[in-house]
Amino acid sequence: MVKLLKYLQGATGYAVLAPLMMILEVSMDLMQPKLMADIIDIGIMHQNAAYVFSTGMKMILAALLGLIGGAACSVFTAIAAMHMGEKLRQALFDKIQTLAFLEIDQFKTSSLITRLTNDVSQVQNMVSMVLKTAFRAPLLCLGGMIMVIGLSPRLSIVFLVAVPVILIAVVIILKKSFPLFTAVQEKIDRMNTVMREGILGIRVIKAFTIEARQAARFDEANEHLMQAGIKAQHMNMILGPVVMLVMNISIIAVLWFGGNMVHQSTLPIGKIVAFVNYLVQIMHALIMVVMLVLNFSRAKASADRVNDVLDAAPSIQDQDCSLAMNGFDIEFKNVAFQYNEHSETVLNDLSFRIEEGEKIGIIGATGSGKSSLVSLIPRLYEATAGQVLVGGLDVKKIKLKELRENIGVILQDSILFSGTIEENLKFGSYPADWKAVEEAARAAQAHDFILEKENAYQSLVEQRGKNFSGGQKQRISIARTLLRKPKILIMDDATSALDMATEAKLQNTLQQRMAKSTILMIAQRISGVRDADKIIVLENGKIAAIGTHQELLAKSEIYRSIAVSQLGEEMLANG
Ligand SMILES: Nc1ncnc2c1ncn2[C@@H]1O[C@H](COP(=O)(O)OP(=O)(O)OP(=O)(O)O)[C@@H](O)[C@H]1O
Repeated sequence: MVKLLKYLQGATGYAVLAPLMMILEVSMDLMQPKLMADIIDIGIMHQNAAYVFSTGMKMILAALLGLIGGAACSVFTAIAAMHMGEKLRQALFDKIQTLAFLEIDQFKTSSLITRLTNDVSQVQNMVSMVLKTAFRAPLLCLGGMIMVIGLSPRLSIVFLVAVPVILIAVVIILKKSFPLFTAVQEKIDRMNTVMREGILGIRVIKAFTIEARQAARFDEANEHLMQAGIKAQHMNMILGPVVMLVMNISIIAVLWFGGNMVHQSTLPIGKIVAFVNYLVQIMHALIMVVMLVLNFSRAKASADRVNDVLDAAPSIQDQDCSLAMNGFDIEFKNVAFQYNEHSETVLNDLSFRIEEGEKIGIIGATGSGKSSLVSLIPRLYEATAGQVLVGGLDVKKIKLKELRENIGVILQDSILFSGTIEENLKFGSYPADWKAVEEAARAAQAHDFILEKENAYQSLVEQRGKNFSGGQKQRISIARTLLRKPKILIMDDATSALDMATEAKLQNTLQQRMAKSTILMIAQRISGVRDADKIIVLENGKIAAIGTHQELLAKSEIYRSIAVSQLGEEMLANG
């Protein structure tokens, strides 16, 4: 929690003013029982109406000042807490942007969303509570104690028993509640995962008519969250009655012993009334401390989860000796790769070379490691063993920004962002001039279909581009990458949703526009790679063969069988 306080920066003035205003409120609250005692013992006992009136006015003034202090404290607290929430969310979001795919895989997207929203809110609520009560409660306790000792040191012995009992209960409950609150946050993660899948995958769910099964899955996650929440709240439920019980026993003790003292005329009656008032104030302050502690326990669970992300060192980042790029040929030297220590080896001892400007096709069965292989070039993931070199330099030594700026990657999933088509095209090349945008769209075979849309380039793209067909999304993604004029272009099955004629046109324009660029094209269809200078055939994470289309037909059994299954013996024979 303490580590997160730095996000109060910019609102520290409010964070300081809030407790000061609280001190004003507490001082006024503490004056009330004493004034009340004076009214009883001096005003009423001696039938002095003027004294009752003037002290009553003092009580009203004290109440008004207390009200002003309390209201100002609430306003300043809200400003400080909101400010902190905003800064913390921003810092967390910025941090997530720096994480490598590996950390994103480890944290899981839905958990990152919970951390950005719910966990930040918990921390924000805690700060708000601390500013409002962390000073109020101890001040009330301390001030109350001083006042009661002043009233009657003998009666104050009651507190020697009551306070330790409450403190012991707080410590026990705190120890038990912390793991329960961590469990609640984990259940929220789980519910978010199911909710995201249920909402993002709604089309598949409806097509398979499995709404009921999905609803049951959500119900289960929701139920688990509720159970965890109730379990954690049980602690709250126990603590309140414990404090109330101790308070009521204490009041009885005060009335019992105090009554005797009044009887023996060693204590005026007004002081007993004031004593009970202070006792109630002190017990309420203790309940406040207890609530604070319980909330702290919950907020600590959230703060730890937020700190986990903020402290995560991105596994992929620039090194001090990062170098400028030197060329755009690519070499893999005995590269092996696995996603994490628990996963299987996905790529095994890969060695090959691609000259600058060459067009390379990559083909292989699904799951053979094609996407994994290309993801190592822009360092989306890091090779577990061996070296990936670009321009003769190990990619680990090249400035990350420069490396990625020169490599255009079109991933299998075409992700578009909400906004206009033009904004999507300019996404990675802002600001780009209009001519360049149109040229890229033409090259990607997207210009014509964009013009057919009602507002052409200004047509709105909905969330994740759901108002576009798969092929249209792919072409916008391709245009977006072409606009950046990358020196190395990686297309991961990026034309899979295009018809053969459009794919052929795209291949032609790519040949012309990207003549000098190194291109790696992953394809499921032979038609997508047959004109490549070299084709790499992958099998179970290993290179099965490398060569041109004709060479592979002659020497690679796997390649030939893929070609035959797609093109047929006859077409192959006719070239
Ligand atoms: N993020 C990940 N974490 C762990 N394992 C992964 C991850 N992504 C892929 N894998 C595993 O790595 C292996 C290779 O996957 P990869 O996506 O590279 O294959 P591919 O040849 O591109 O397949 P496809 O043609 O179906 O896209 C698969 O066994 C897959 O289960």
